[in-house]
Formats: sequence, C-alpha cells, structure tokens
Amino acid sequence: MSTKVPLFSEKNSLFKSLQDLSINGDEPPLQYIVKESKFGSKDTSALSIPIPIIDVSLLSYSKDELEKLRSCLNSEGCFQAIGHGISSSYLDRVREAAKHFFTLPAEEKQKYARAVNESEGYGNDMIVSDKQVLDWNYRLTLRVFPEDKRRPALWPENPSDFSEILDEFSTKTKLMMNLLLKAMARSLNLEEGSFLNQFGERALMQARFNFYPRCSKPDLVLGVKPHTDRSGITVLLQDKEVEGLQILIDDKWVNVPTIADALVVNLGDQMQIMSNGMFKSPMHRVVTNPEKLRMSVAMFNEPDPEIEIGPVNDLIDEKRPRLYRNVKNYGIINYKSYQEGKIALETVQIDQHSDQK
Ligand SMILES: O=C(O)CCC(=O)C(=O)O
Ligand SMILES: [Fe+2]
Repeated sequence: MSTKVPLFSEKNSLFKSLQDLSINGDEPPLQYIVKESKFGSKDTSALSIPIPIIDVSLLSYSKDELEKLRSCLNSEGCFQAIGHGISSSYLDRVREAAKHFFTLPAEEKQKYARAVNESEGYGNDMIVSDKQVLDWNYRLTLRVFPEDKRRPALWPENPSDFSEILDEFSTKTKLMMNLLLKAMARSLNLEEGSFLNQFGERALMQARFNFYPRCSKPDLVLGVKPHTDRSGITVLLQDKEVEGLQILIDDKWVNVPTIADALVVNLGDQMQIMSNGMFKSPMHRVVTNPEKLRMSVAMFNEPDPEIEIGPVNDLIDEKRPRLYRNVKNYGIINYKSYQEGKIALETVQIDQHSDQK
C-alpha cells in the first residue's frame, strides 16, 4: 500500500522543500535553527583527532585487535571498520543507488512518502511538537529484517536494482554485525553469544538513506541533531567525499573523517545496556555544508522488541553494580524520551543510591 502524503503536511504546509531552499539560498526557516541543549554544545566546529580503525578480518585470531576493539568501544563507542570483506566497488553501487533515488523528481519520490505517524518511507522529520528543531535532511527509512516485516510498496522501483542492492547490502551488513557482536563478547571474556543471543532470531534491522542538501547557515542548522542511536549496533556508509558526522568524545565534538572503503560502526543504547556500561553509545550529530550535498546510508540493528534485554550477568559484580534495568521494546522508550528532550538511557538507569532490588 503506497501512501501519498505531501512532505511537511503535518503542521505546516508553508515549508518549501529543503532542496529548493538549498538551491535558492533562502534563509532557513526558524524551525531549523538549533538551540543550546543538554546533548552537547551547539558550536558546529569540531576537532580532528583520529577515530580508531579496526581490521575486522583480524578479530577472529588477533588478541591485540580484540583488545583494541574492547578499548575503543569502552571509550569512544565508535570505530572505522576496514577488512570487512565488502568490496569498494560494491559500496559504490550502494552509494549510487541512494544517489539515483534522491535525484528523482519530487513527485516520483513522493510515491514512497511516509505516512504521518509512521517512521517508514521517504520524508523529513516527524513533527510532534511546535518547539521541535528540525533536521536539515531528507531520509528514506525501510525495515529490512525480519524479512516478513518488509513493506515492498515503500521500496523504490527506481533505480530498478534498488531492492536487490538493499537486500544484498543488508545481508552483508548483518553478517558483519553478528561477527562483531561475537567479537565484542569475546573481548570481555564472555560467552560468544552473550550479546548476539539477546538480539534474537527476529532482530529488527532498519536501513536509513540520508540526504543532506546544501545549507546557507551551517553554523545555525544541523543535518541531524545530537542523539544516540536506539539500536544495538549501527553501521554507517559515509559519503565518499563530503564529511559531516561528528561524535562527542570527552565533551568535545570530533569529526569522523571519510575513509572511502571503511564502514563506521557505532554502538547504540541497547549495547550500552547489555554491556552494563562497559561499552558506550556515543552522542553524535551531523553538521550541514553550504557548498556540498552529502549522503549516507545507516543500517540499524536492534534486538527483537518482544525480547527482554539487560546487562549480561557476568558483567555485574560488587565493584560494578547493575547500571540498567531490564527492558523490552527500548525503541519506544528512546523515541518518547528524545521527543521530550530527555536522555533515553537515563530513564532506564538504576539509581545507585537508592535501595535497588
Ligand atoms: O549521516 C550520518 O553520517 C549519520 C546519520 C545518523 O546518525 C543517523 O541516521 O542516526
Ligand atoms: Fe545516528
């Protein structure tokens, strides 16, 4: 069933499309101007300190690489993955398919528009409040796993190989994620399935294609506001040339450089919960660019919402008490908290001073 809802129809039909704005250089509407928040300073400048690089192919036998993985997930919660076995030409095909879709005429893309209260499909931010600051981007969000939850009517028919590429890319990414989840457990001397098994057979995977038009006010407008991912694990294919992703390390925004063949891996909140805080779900954001368009493809993998997840028992002891309660369907908690301006993880955190059972 394809829905035909015009973009920005929710509250304010006066908005022009971001694409038009970025071309004619108009002032961004007030709804896009960022405000100071507890999610990190709004200053859009960033440091250029290196983000760790992990060679995925070494993780099965190199103790050093495994230790590097543990250490960077414990501090940054993010790394650039190389040696993942997905060829550079294949990554370019994924980028090309995304680009092809976004450059279609607006009416064509509208065939896949997301319905007002749904996250799947093509569109901009869901508008839930008048106070909301909007992200400067267009996105196409599609559920890829479990396969029986796909909505084929929202999968673009143009380019004609879009579905095939997305299907294949999802399978490849999922394999890599599963391998990483096992390596993460081993790096903490846990049973290999300690994290992976919590995802379940019916783990959810969403693909999000992000398109960031040019923006005349990069110091005032963000491509994506600061957030942590609700996922367990996120794999991101960055634009080949245009940077924009920044991650918060020690309260400072750090640029995540583009490495053509690398995939950025960052953990989401649910891995911070399952690892009892041993691994971090980093705050990140995307800045806008006055000259160049940017694209990215994010793959989010999260536990089956029917399964209760929680800190792995072996990561709880007197020295390291349980930090989070068990939760089911964290996606909803995360979504609600974000809309209310709260930090979602704080809502499932156990107050260490109270009487906890
Ligand atoms: O476009 C990017 O680099 C990151 C996007 C992102 O953080 C997200 O979609 O959750
Ligand atoms: Fe994100």
